[in-house]
This record gives sequence, C-alpha cells and structure tokens, in this order.
Amino acid sequence: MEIFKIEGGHQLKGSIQPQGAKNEALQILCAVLLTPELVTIHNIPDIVDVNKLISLLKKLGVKIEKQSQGTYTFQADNLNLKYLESPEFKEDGKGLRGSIMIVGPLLARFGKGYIPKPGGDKIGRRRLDTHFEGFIKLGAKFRYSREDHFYGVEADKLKGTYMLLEEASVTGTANIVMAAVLAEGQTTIYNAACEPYLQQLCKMLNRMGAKISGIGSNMLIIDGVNSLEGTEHRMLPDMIEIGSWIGLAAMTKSELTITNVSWDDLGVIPSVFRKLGITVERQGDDIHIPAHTDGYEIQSYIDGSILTISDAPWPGFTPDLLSIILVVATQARGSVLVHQKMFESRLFFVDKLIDMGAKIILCDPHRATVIGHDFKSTLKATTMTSPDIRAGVSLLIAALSAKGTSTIMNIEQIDRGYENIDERLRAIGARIERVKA
Ligand SMILES: CC(=O)N[C@H]1[C@@H](OP(=O)(O)OP(=O)(O)OC[C@H]2O[C@@H](n3ccc(=O)[nH]c3=O)[C@H](O)[C@@H]2O)O[C@H](CO)[C@@H](O)[C@@H]1O
Ligand SMILES: C=C(OP(=O)(O)O)C(=O)O
Repeated sequence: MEIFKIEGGHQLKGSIQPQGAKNEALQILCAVLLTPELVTIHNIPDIVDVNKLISLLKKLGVKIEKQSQGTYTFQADNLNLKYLESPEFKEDGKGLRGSIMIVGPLLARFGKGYIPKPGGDKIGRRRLDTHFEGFIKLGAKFRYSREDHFYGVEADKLKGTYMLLEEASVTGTANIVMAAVLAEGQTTIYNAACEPYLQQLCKMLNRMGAKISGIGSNMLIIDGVNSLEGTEHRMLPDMIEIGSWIGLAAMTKSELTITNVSWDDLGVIPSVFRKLGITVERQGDDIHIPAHTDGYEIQSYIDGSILTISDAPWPGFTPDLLSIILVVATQARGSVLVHQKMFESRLFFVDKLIDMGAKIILCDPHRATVIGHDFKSTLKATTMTSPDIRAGVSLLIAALSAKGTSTIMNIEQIDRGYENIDERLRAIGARIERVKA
C-alpha cells in the first residue's frame, strides 16, 4: 500500500497542464470495439481506471500498441469473445465504472454484450437501468443473474426506435449511442446527456461513418449504418482536473496557470468558482489564477440570501467538482450551502475536514453548510483515508493548505483519475511524497 505524506502551508507557483479527460477516455476506448479498422487515440491519461480498461480490451483480443506517451493504436479485428464468459472477465469488469460501456458496442457488432456489476466510486446507488432499458428498446433480450450480479443483452439485430430516457445518464447515453449507430433505421434519444465528452464521442463516431445529429443537445437522432471505419481522435483536457487545480490555487493562495484548458468546453465551471470569490482569468486558452493574498469572498444572491452551489446534468455544474467546492469554501469569507443532488453518499468525507478544524454542518446526506474561516484559522494536519476519487483530491488540497504534515491513506482512489499527481504537484512547489506503508 502507498500513502501520501504532505507538508502543508506552502505557496505553490508555476503552470500545470491538465491531463486528457478520464471520463472521455473511458467512452472513447470502448468505441474502438465498433470497427475492425485501426483507431488512433491521442492524449490518453496514464491513470489506473484507463489502464484497467486498456488491459480488459487487450484480453478481449483488441490489438493495442503504444506509439508514444498518451498515444495508442487499437484494432478490434479478431476478438476473443469467449473471454466475456470467463471468471477472469467477471473480476476485470468489476474494476471500474467505465467498463459498462463495452456492452453497447459489443451488442451492436457481435449481437451480445455482458458485464458484471461495474465498480467505480462508492458514492451512493448507481443504477444501470437506463443503459439496459435503452438496449431493450432497440430490440435486445436482457438477463440478469442476481447471484453473481452479471448483466447480459443479446440480439440478432437491433432496430432503431424512439426513446425518452428516464434520466440523462452520461455513461448510459454513450452506451446506447454506441449500440444505435449500427442498428437498422433511425433511433431518437431524448433526454440524452450532452456533456462535452459525449459530444466528443459522437463526433468521433461520425468521423468513423456514423450518422448522428443533434450533438450537444438533449435530443440525438441516429441513422444506423452497416459498418464503421477507423479514425484518429484526441481527448479533451480533463475539466474535473482543471476545477481541482483552480481550487488548489485559491486554497493555497498560490499563483497558478492552468494551460490549454479548452475554455469553450468548461461550461459554468469558471463562473461557479468565481461565485466563491475566486479570480479566474482567461489568458488565451489558459486559466490564470492570481495569488489570493487577501483571501476570497463568497457572493450572496441579489436579495442578500446565502449562496447554494448544486449539481445538475450538463450544462449544469458537474457533481464531480462539488467536493472541491466544499473544501475551498472552508477558507472563504462567508457561507455557502453545497447541495449534492445526484449522489447520496458523497458528502460524508466532511467529517475529516471537520476534524481538521473546518466549520461545516452536514445538514443531511445531500447538503452541507460551510462557514468559511477567511484564513483566520488554518486547517490542522491530520491522517485521513480517501473514500472516493474527488473526496481524495479535496483532502489532498486541504492537506496542502494545512499547517504541519498530513498523511493520506488509500491513495489508489486518487491514482484512479489523476495522472502522476505527486510529481506534477512537486513541479509547482508542493511538498508531497509517495511512500510505501
Ligand atoms: C465514468 C463516468 O463517466 N463517470 C461519470 C458519469 O457517471 P455515470 O454515467 O455512472 O452517472 P449517471 O449520469 O448515470 O448518473 C449519476 C447519478 O445521478 C443520478 N442522476 C442522473 C441524472 C439525472 O438527471 N439525475 C440524477 O439524479 C443517477 O440516478 C445516478 O445515481 O456521470 C456522473 C454524473 O455526471 C459523474 O459523476 C461520473 O464521474
Ligand atoms: C465518480 C467518478 O468516477 P466513476 O464514475 O468512474 O466512479 C468521478 O470521476 O468523479
């Protein structure tokens, strides 16, 4: 087991380049299963979840070659579908949330797709109904074994249809789109998720010969085609990492430049941080955060009432950044209510921040009120365990701002989604060491 030792209380300085997007990579890697031709992908982040999915694809028979850092070629021309029925697959498939998205492409191209209940963060119930209801609508037969939590869909042929999704599920929409591109006739997906990573997936599929319109909206119209070709694709920078670095800069009063952020794909992220009083400057395609020497002040609503920051499906604020908002608010001037609407177990990590001296009231599993210290009192260093990926990074940010040396256990959670985080943070002056426990 590895742990992070962090000596907090030091200002950072410099620039940091965000990695390729984790959640985009998980969709795009599954899409290589849709064609027997060569697919080249650039800017793939070197993180645990992505590497697990690459290893799963390899076992499935995809030929994979690393061309350079972040660039790989994939060719799914001779798959070993027997692997899907092996005990090994039942273990591998559980390892991450993103593995669920192999089901749509496999169903569309080979008439069957299986998956054990996928892993990912333990942040509340994470149902898969939207995925399978979509496949059933396209004509697939569904089976589920309660004993080993194993899902399966099979179909001789998929037929396009109209569907109104019960929820704008991100991985659900990606999965159904990847099935529908090879279905016979037209599929309409209403209440589709439309975040930039889904837009990227749809654009890539169109370059492969798919016919998807409505990209970026919540209604996708897909005219099925018989086969898809190879293509080349480049991943966007990871917007959750970008938000994490904005929070890190403010909380450690550091001047930081986050480079090549693809501003136009950040949606409301910069303005939500601005509501906490953080100066987020646009410099070309970079974000510049000046040192907040005098702290930052949370805005209130026009009528003077206390600000609420909550999540919503895109173009609303992503739930994956609420844990970062929460930790950054602990040192702001003023108060804010953080309302995590999507996930019901994602706020429990506030106990650790309270131990460190933060003023937070957990109102219920979805809502926490934060009363900022305005740096009049710093957080105290402590030993903590990282319960999920974003709470893990929030605790890391807290530790970097705290006085003294903190220890973070269970850092595999952080490595799941942040590439080489200790080395990259050391490069901007952080005192963080990875040590074997
Ligand atoms: C691998 C991957 O891409 N993971 C992301 C993906 O997960 P994932 O695709 O698993 O998340 P979903 O979009 O399916 O749903 C997330 C949760 O929110 C609920 N829900 C969803 C939509 C909605 O309109 N209302 C609602 O309450 C769902 O019931 C579920 O409990 O999207 C989530 C929501 O942005 C992100 O947190 C995850 O990082
Ligand atoms: C919840 C997340 O990831 P996953 O869906 O892979 O668990 C996340 O990236 O914040």
